[in-house]
Amino acid sequence: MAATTTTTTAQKGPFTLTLNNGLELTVQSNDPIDADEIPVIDISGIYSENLEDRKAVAEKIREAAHRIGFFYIIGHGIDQKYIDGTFSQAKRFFELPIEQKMEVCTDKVPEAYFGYFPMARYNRNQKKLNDLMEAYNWGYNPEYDEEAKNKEAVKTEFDQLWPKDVPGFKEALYEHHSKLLSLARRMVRVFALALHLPENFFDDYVDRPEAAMRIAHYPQQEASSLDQLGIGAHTDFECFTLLTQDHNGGLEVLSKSGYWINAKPIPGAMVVNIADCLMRQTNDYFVSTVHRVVNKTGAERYSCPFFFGFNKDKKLEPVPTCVSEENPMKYPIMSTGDYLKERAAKSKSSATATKAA
Ligand SMILES: O=C(O)CCC(=O)C(=O)O
Ligand SMILES: [Fe+2]
Repeated sequence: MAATTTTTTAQKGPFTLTLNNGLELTVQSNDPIDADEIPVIDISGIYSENLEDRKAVAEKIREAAHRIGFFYIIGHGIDQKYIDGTFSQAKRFFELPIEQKMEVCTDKVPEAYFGYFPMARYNRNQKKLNDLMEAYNWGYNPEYDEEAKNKEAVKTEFDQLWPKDVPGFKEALYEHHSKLLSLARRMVRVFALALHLPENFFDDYVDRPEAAMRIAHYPQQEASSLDQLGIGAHTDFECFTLLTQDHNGGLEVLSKSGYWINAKPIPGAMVVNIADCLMRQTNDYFVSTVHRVVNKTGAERYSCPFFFGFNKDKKLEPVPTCVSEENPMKYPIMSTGDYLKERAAKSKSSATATKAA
C-alpha cells in the first residue's frame, strides 16, 4: 500500500486538470462544494404501461443528461438484497491475502479491463501519490443474462479471472449484474425517448452489450487531495454508468463552472452518469462529465459501478435528432468495440504509475 502523507498545500485554484485522454480543463477550486445541481429523478414511470408516463421520466432525464450528465435515480426497482449481497462479497474479496488477489490480477489480460486492479497502482492525474483504491472488474456473460437471445458463452481470457476458493462469489455478483442489465435495457429505451427518437431505437444495440461491473474499495486517505485521490478525475468510456455507493460519500462531480460538487449518497438511490459513447452518439448533446473520488470520510468506502455500453459491433455515430447541417458530426464514426478497446488500453497503460506503490 502506498505511504500516505499529509500536506498543507493550499486548495485554492484555479487549476488546470489534465485527463489521461489529454483533455485539459480548468478547475476553480480543489475543495468540493455542496450544491443541488444533481437532480433526483423518480424513474418508476419507466415501468408504466402508459407511454406518457415513460415520456415524462424521459424529459427529466433529457434535462439532466444535457445540463450536467449526472442524476440520481429512485424507484429503479433493484432490490436492496442484491446491493447488500454485492457489498458483502466486496468486503470478503478485498480482505483476501494479496497473493490470492494477485492470482486474478488484470495484468494477466493486457487487452481487457477485467480482474483485480491492485491498491494504489494507478495514477490518473499525475498526482504525487497513486490513487488510493483497489478494484475487481468482471464482464457480460450471456449465461447470466435473463434476456439473452444467444446463450453462447463469451470466450475471453477473462473467464479465468474469477478467484479460486471463494464459493458463491461469482454467483452473487452475477445475480446483481443480471438485475442491473435489465434495468440498463429499460434505461436505454428511456434515453431513446429523451432524444426524441422512437422508444425502440436502440433495442437491437443491446442484445449482447458491453456490460462490465466493478467492486471498488477506497481506504480513508490522509494526504491532501492535491497530492492524492481515491480515483483520479476521469470520464467513463461506455454509454452510461449505474453507480451504487455505500453510505460514506466521497464521489465528486465537476460542474460546468469548474467546481467539484459532492455527489452525496442518498439511501436507496443510484447515481447515473452519461459516459463517452453516449456523448459521441448524441454529438455532445448529452455530456460525459468528469468525476473523481476522494475518501476523507474516516471510513473504508465501497462502491459498485455498472458500466453499460452497446454491442461491440454497433457503430458510434450521431443519432438523427442530434446532427444537422448547422450542427455537423463532431467525431469520426467507429465501432463501439474499437473505441472501448482503445480507451481501455490507454487507461491501463497511461494510468499505471511509475512510482512504487
Ligand atoms: O467509486 C465511485 O463512486 C466512482 C467510481 C468511478 O468513477 C469509476 O470506477 O469509474
Ligand atoms: Fe467513473
